[in-house]
Formats: sequence, structure tokens, C-alpha cells
Amino acid sequence: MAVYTEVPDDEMAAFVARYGIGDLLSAKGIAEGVENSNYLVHTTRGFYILTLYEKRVNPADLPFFIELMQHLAGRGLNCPVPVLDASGQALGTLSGRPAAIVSFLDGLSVRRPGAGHCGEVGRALALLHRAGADFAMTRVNALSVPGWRPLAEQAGADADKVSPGLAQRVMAEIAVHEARWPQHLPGGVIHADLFPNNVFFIGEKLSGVIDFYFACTDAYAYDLAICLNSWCFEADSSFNLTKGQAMLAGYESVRPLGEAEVAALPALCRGSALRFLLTRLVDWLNVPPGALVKPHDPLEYDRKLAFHQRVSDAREYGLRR
Ligand SMILES: Nc1ncnc2c1ncn2[C@@H]1O[C@H](COP(=O)(O)OP(=O)(O)O)[C@@H](O)[C@H]1O
Ligand SMILES: N[C@@H](CCOP(=O)(O)O)C(=O)O
Repeated sequence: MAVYTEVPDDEMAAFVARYGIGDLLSAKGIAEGVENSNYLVHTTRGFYILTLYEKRVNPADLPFFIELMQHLAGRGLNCPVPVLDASGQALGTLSGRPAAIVSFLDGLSVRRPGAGHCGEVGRALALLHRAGADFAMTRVNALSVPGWRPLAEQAGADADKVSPGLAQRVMAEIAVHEARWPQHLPGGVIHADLFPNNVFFIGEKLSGVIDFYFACTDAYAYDLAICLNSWCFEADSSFNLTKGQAMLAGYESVRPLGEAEVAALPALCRGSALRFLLTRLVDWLNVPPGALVKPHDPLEYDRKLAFHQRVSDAREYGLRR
């Protein structure tokens, strides 16, 4: 459960009262997520999600996330909509942390996605890219190549306690990407964390997308690489080509990839596997005392990385051309 900040009942009630969403009936810490503290808030008007922004969120970035959700919702994307207080502000302070309340989305995330889900996600990702294309704000991807070495250094030699040789493997991999990361690809707003837990389905149909707190301005194909990593591998770390085909076809049904993006896909998949390996590794080695959180397994992404290191052509991910 990701609840880093326990909020006393009276503070919670006073905070909720500012937003004109009725009286607080209950607030329960949510048993998913690793980044922020989330509460399911039930008021006399319905259900809402209250988020307290934690460690990795820079408060200066919060207006970007808030306005992005407003922008995408305005373009028809089913994503959380921030609730505004009487002075028109979404952001407030609760228990000493920046906090906001957003609308609750119906639907369930899938634990074992099938090819149909992957196709839906590919299509939704391209729609998200299209909907964000005229968003005026920008945010540098703090977890792209320049952010990887500091993460590896933070883990340091302790990486070898997670897996022998990991510290050296990670450093060698960083050097590869620092030397030849794909540049000048088409880009704009990307979600950057569209994992299965951040996508809701009702039946087989994708019903909503949440968790925009890694969103940033970067290459569209990098976002697709993140999805190929998080949706198209099996539990035994084998890549499922049928799922990859479905995801790529779903994406291209809205936004066909250009030649440079196709050529860059293996490097982008490899780099995005490294990015999640690194953040997971640092989190694994630094669980805050008393926090209700279950860190994700870094080695899942070490295995995915090993797969990508052997790929040289986007067709190996299921691209049909
Ligand atoms: N707008 C929302 N509607 C419904 N459920 C939500 C919403 N936002 C978050 N959740 C629930 O809270 C969980 C954690 O949210 P998430 O944004 O992924 O947290 P974190 O950023 O800490 O990883 C989600 O898996 C989901 O169950
Ligand atoms: N998706 C990332 C961690 C971020 O967690 P989320 O719950 O905000 O998606 C990972 O799996 O490493």
C-alpha cells in the first residue's frame, strides 16, 4: 500500500471541505501505487481520489500535471479531472505536503493483459499523444538518459546485493545509451508510465487512464517502448509477439510510426527497461521506515533488458513491415 503520509481525520475533513464536494464520510488509504500517498475519499456527493505528492514529485511540476489532466479531459480523454476549490485552485497543502483531489474513474486494471488489451492500450496511447499535441506547457523528462547515472550512483555497490554484477551491468548499459540515444524523434506530451495498473477497463474496453505524475515532453516512440515493456512480456520474462503486434497495430491505427521511430524502437525499448530497472533498484534499496509500500522487483526489468539487448529490428517486437 502506498501511504507515506498518514493524515489525521480532522485535517482530512478540513481539506475536503475547501473543495465544495460535500461532507467527508470516509477516507481510505489505497492499496496500490508506489509513488504518492493516495486516499479513496467518499463524501456525501460521491467518490474522489485525494493524492499527497511525495518524494519523486517536484512541487514545481505540479501545475504541469494538473493542467495536463484538464487539457486531456477537455479533448475527450477519460482521465482524472482535478477538483477546484472556491478560489479556482486545484493544489493545496495537507499534512505538510502538496495535495489535490481528482475525479474517481470507474473500471478495473488488468493483472494479466491479453492481446486485446494491448491493442486497446496502443490505440489509447496514440490518442493521448494526439490529444496532448496542442498542450502549451512543457516538462523535461527528468528520468531520461541524463537522470540514469545519478540513480545508478545512488544505488552504488548495493546493487550487487540485489543481483551479483548488477552495479557493473547497469553502468555499462548507461554508457551505451549516453553514447547513442536516439535524437530528434517526433515528440510532445507523453504519459511515461502507462503500465497496466494505470489503465482501466470495463469488460474488454479501455475505459480510462490515470497517474500522470511522470508525464513529460519526450519522444512519442519512447512512450510506446514503455508500453511494450510493461504490457507485452509474460511472467517468465519472454516477449509475447502477438501482444506486441496488437499494441503496435493499435498505436498505428491512429498514429503511424515514421521511419526514424521504427529504426529507434529497439534502443528506446532497451533504454526504457533500464529506466525502470534503475528507479525500482533505488526504491528497493531505500524503503522509508514505516511506509506502507511494496516496492516493485527491479530484476524483472533486468531480464527484460537482457531481451532487448539481443533485438536489432522493430519487427522483433511485432511491427509488420
Ligand atoms: N482517478 C482515479 N480513479 C480511480 N482510482 C484511482 C484514481 N487514481 C488512483 N486510483 C487508484 O489508486 C491507485 C494508485 O494510484 P497511482 O496514481 O497509480 O499511484 P502512484 O502514483 O502512487 O503510483 C491506482 O492503482 C488506482 O487503484
Ligand atoms: N510503474 C513504475 C512505478 C511507478 O508506479 P505507479 O504505481 O505510479 O505506476 C514501475 O512499475 O516501476
